[in-house]
Amino acid sequence: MNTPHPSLTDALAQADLLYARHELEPVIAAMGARIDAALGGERAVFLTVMNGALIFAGQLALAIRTDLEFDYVHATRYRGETTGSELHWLRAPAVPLADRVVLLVDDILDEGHTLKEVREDCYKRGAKKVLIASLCTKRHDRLVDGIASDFNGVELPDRFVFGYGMDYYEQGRNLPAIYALKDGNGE
Ligand SMILES: O=P(O)(O)OC[C@H]1O[C@H](OP(=O)(O)OP(=O)(O)O)[C@H](O)[C@@H]1O
Ligand SMILES: Nc1nc2[nH]cnc2c(=O)[nH]1
Repeated sequence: MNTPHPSLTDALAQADLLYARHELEPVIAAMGARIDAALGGERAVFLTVMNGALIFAGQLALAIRTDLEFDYVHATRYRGETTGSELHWLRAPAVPLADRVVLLVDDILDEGHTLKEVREDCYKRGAKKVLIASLCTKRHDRLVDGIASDFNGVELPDRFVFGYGMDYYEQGRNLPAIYALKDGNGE
């Protein structure tokens, strides 16, 4: 039997709204223009890190004018919890990455383990360049060495966030805003 989830309604009642959809959309549109400039016309592999990046990836792809080849990976470190552990790979890239520019697209750069490992995997598959686009980055000093976003939307406080693709115990991914639990909740 499934363990009951903590209530999303209770979480929302105790959370702060950080960014609404109308504030995120122009940020994503501007990121698309910066990515076009960086690609310089090269057709990149647009590699979405499922599940959290789903909503951001759809909006970002529509903001990029350069043609893209879509693929996705499914890698999860949090597995519906509020703290991360080791990365579990559920789906590797299917498109051959040898000699390709890869644009890795994820919702959040938190401690950086996920994007670091996925980027390493892309290089092992022969990618010539891997660029990282994240909707948000958390401000703290726990970021692993050697990882940063090339394109980032917004910076967030060091609190557990959900909405806009990000889950609260696998709930709330389709909320059209980013919310943060109050300090001390969800730990
Ligand atoms: O920088 P890190 O500390 O590694 O955390 C960031 C990762 O955590 C989330 O994924 P999660 O493992 O929750 O899976 P999900 O995408 O299915 O929500 C998010 O989508 C990032 O991929
Ligand atoms: N939903 C969610 N996923 C994450 N993955 C890494 N950090 C977070 C976070 O604060 N919220």
